[in-house]
Amino acid sequence: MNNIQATLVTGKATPRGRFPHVKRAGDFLYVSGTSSRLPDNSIVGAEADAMGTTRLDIRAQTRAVIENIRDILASQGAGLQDLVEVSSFLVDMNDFGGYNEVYAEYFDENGPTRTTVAVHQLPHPHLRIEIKAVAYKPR
Ligand SMILES: O=C(O)C/C=C/C(=O)C(=O)O
Repeated sequence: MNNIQATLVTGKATPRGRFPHVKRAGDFLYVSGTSSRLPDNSIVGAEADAMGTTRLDIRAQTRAVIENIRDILASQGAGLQDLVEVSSFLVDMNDFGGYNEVYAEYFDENGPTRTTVAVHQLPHPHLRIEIKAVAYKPR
């Protein structure tokens, strides 16, 4: 059996390009960059008021991103406990505190290695965070 397998996960937001949510390569699972976007393309942690003023919430977005990754891993019989590496992309390091606070609800020093960087933009103006991840989950 081919030990490399790409999966589009039913029930998760459709990727905005031609790539899978997750790809198994041997014992490892590679999760594509994931945002807080929902299947209806709304974004958790992004609200606009009647005046069109947008409120972006890094805590809500971080939680939704991690839970989206959890769901993607679950489709492969894996979980957040199987993550070995996380790469986080913020658009503003002023969000680092809120992001870190929510991150610590899910992971500690026994969790995945982590790298956090700030980037100029993410693929939607309402996104404050995106995370890509690698898990180790032998079949
Ligand atoms: O899918 C999203 O909402 C955000 C992530 C997008 C990418 O990383 C990408 O399109 O490559």
